[in-house]
Amino acid sequence: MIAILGTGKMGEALLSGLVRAGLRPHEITATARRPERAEALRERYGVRVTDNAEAAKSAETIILAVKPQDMASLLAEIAPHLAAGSLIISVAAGVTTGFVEARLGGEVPVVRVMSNTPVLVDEAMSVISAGEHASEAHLKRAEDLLSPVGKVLRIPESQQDAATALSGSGPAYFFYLVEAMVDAGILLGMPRAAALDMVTQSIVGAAIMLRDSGEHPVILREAVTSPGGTTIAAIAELERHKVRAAFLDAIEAARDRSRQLASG
Ligand SMILES: NC(=O)C1=CN([C@@H]2O[C@H](COP(=O)(O)OP(=O)(O)OC[C@H]3O[C@@H](n4cnc5c(N)ncnc54)[C@H](O)[C@@H]3O)[C@@H](O)[C@H]2O)C=CC1
Ligand SMILES: O=C(O)[C@@H]1CCC=N1
Repeated sequence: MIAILGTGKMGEALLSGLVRAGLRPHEITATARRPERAEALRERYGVRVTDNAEAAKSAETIILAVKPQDMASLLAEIAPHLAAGSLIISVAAGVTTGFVEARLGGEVPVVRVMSNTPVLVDEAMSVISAGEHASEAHLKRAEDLLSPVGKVLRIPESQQDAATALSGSGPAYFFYLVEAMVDAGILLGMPRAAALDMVTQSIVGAAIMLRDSGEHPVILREAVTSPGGTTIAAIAELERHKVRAAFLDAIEAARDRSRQLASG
């Protein structure tokens, strides 16, 4: 039995991925704070939705998907109810395995995960790190759960906040870029729907080339950048506006925010 505690955007994305990967609804228990949310989850997925204590009691794997700010109270709520040997998987940004271990007591195995919303299309990037009491078998269990919904990479826990900034938040940066490029299309007089189509297909094509060609992004960009042509005119403006420096600062800020989150 797998329990997902706090089934909001990320919890539901993981729940839907587990169902697509072939887990039966009766093998999953979810929890939600609001009754109407619980009802929606029951209807959508046919899973059992109970309270946190009940879900924690009966699960071998417990996925914690509440906001970092709600983690301490959730851990206090479930600590007395954990079955011996249950694996705790936390997907919360910033929350360390040490934070979870200290609040659950005993030698509880904890795996920290940072995934992202492309879980919804089985293209997640999930990075995982073992806590003090998590064994190879526990890491493997986390990998088995996450690999049907995307790529999984093991990283040292010291890199989790950086990974949160890069791939956890990463999809948002691309959506933001698409918004900006569509606005540029509007500025040039393009109909909105056509602009969105052009930009979306360009980003999908570029992403697939990047993933499947094995080429470095610089080589792929240079292939688009004709001497004296249009692309270099655009790149010159991006450089003038220090867009690369903005990305460095932005992702560093996300990393710093991840570090702060567990303390509220
Ligand atoms: N949204 C994203 O792209 C990603 C989110 N995360 C992490 O996932 C976690 C959840 O984030 P979101 O899904 O975006 O937030 P959200 O607000 O959509 O989901 C959190 C859910 O937990 C519920 N909740 C809070 N306390 C609860 C409790 N005691 N018992 C049961 N349910 C409770 C809330 O009602 C809410 O539905 C966060 O820790 C975040 O850092 C990680 C990777 C990506
Ligand atoms: O914005 C956040 O805090 C969460 C963590 C990574 C993506 N979304």
